Amino acid sequence: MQRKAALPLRDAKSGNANKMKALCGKEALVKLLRWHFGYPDFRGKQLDAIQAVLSGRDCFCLMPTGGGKSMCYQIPALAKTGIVLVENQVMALKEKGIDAEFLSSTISTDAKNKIHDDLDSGKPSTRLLYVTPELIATAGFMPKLKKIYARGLLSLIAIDEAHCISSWGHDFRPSYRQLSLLRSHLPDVPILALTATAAPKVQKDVVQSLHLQNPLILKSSFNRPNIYYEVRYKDLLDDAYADLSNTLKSKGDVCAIVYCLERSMCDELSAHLSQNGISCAAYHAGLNKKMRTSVLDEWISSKIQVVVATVAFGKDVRIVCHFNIPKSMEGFYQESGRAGRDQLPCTSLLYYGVDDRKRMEFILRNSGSKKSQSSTSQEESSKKSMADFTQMVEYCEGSGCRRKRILESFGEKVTASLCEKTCDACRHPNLVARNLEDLTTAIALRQKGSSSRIFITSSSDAINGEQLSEFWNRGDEAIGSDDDISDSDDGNEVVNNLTKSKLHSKVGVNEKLAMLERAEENFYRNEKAKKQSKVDKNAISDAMRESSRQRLQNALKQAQQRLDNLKIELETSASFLEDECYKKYSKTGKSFYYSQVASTVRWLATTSSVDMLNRLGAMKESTSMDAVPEAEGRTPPHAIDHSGKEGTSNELSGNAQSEILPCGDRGMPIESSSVNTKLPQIPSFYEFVNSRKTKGDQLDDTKKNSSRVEKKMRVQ
Ligand SMILES: Nc1ncnc2c1ncn2[C@@H]1O[C@H](COP(=O)(O)OP(=O)(O)OP(=O)(O)O)[C@@H](O)[C@H]1O
Ligand SMILES: [Mg+2]
Repeated sequence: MQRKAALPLRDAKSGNANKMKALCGKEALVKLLRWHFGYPDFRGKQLDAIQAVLSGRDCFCLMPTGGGKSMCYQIPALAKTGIVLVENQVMALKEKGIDAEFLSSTISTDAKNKIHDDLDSGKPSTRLLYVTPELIATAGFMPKLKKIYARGLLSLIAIDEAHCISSWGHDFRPSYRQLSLLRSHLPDVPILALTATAAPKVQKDVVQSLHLQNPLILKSSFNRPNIYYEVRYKDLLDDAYADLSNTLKSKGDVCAIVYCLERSMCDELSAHLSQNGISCAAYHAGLNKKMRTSVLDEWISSKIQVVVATVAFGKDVRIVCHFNIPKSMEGFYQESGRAGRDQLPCTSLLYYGVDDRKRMEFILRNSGSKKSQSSTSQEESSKKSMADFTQMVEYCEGSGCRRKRILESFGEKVTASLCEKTCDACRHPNLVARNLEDLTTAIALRQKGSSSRIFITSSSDAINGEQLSEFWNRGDEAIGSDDDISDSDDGNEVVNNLTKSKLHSKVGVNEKLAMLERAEENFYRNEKAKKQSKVDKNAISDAMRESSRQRLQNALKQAQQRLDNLKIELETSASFLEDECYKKYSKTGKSFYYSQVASTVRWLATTSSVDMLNRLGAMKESTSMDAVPEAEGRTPPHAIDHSGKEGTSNELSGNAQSEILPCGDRGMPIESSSVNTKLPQIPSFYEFVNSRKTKGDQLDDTKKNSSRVEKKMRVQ
């Protein structure tokens, strides 16, 4: 790009007062803005900040995201000789032909030497020197800075993202603490502190930590009028992934960022969006440098439309989506503020899920346990992060104006009319109210389910003689690979609780079964929610099949011991049984497959050797078997009709096609090789419980409510 010759610089030091006045005058400064940046005029408090620092005064400048904070130090660097030292961005300036250099550990040695030579030259051409706070702290840098200062060549120190210096801020970086040395080493160089998010406490902390002297405090409203704020509720959506891809598609190929909590979620979500024809890529610390640069370049050149990131990310976008609830309002404001920095209309969309909330609470409760911190400060930081997060939860679970809630969290007084229906709560109050009502019901049901969660022992334990389903011993089941599931994963938690604790023996069997059934429904609901968050939603992975085979083999082993060492080949039988489940349910999805595996395991725990041999006997004939005429007259030991009702064949034969197992004279099974039997239909636990429950047990109210709300949620 053709380098622009700089405007003739006037040197304020040598000039007299009027010259100084002319230099700081609005006219001269607007001329610089137009000449170098092509903008017609200054925005908000930019001019006040520039004039303050040009007159040598410290300034604390609070401006919304995208407000134009960088201009507040770029113009001064052009208005007078000397170097402006900046903590923080360089490329954009170089493209404008402005001599900006970035000194940090990441640049090459000769680039570093080139900058140092220029700085040592006595007449440096560099106007803006970007450094990192870490560099300030290195031994070799401060003496260099003092030399430049001694020659009167240091005109301003600008600290961008100044909130990072405060441990009260959402983004505290200890390295920023070094910046408090600057004032003592460089006493009369004006300091400009800039931030987009600083709660009153943070502002005070920044002014004190940087030792600002009688600073000019400039506060613009945090309001971002061009951002439309919206919250959607994952617990009320059938498929949040599909919802997001439809939304992105409906907006046309606009540039978007989607923030996620975890890298794995970034990868999955980006894969899902790509499968739905949206050009997107994941961007997180798990990618190598080359990958990250190429994603960045492709995104900046709009070759890809959407980036799914875990961290704050580059240029102007039209939509910023938080697919997981952020941990603080400040972080949310910063990241959503990435949208529409060109002041044009844009959207901030947050997908709120109860699971995400629990996961974040779990993380924040345990994040304070950093070794380095003393127990009190651990306590304090964890309390503070929980308080910050509560604000975020209130933003999602509250029905009031989203914009008002954001601005008030930064201590800004706001009238509700300010929003002018540019948030979902103001534009669609009834819809938001209804969503919140359904969400409350859904949460209550889940809590009911979890508080009366059945704590059962392992399958071998009995309750009043009733063999309990082995179904719930899924804690040992690798549901998906380990790293997909964070420790606090709700679904796992449900199962682990279920398998770990004991059921109160005084509760009657029927109530227990009802509670088991509710817990199963909850588990499935959790399973379903988890399933939503898996890209290949229903696929049954080989790992999953292997673990099912293992599980069946264990169950076969236990059955063999129980049936005084029945002669069966464990391995082949396990694969055979697993294959049955897979063939039967691989299309319908993981949960049914699991349920069939569990039913088979249950069956193994209770079946007789006759049934076992019949069923396994089919293994040899499994391909050549065809339907076999029913054996007359024998009452089979165990007949189950398709509807899962139990009872002897007489009871059932009237109203349902029942499976009769053919038996020889002594009630022993006719040799399986001579008789082809169809496999007995094993009811799922749910059917099993239901078949018992239809004997006059009243379904529990919550069950009725839950199916009502479930139906309603499905309708939504
Ligand atoms: N006076 C102005 N007139 C028009 N556009 C401007 C003006 N000042 C800055 N901008 C543009 O506004 C956009 C945001 O500017 P800048 O990056 O400085 O914002 P910021 O306050 O640093 O935002 P953030 O808090 O997100 O870092 C940039 O594209 C910048 O070029
Ligand atoms: Mg900025």
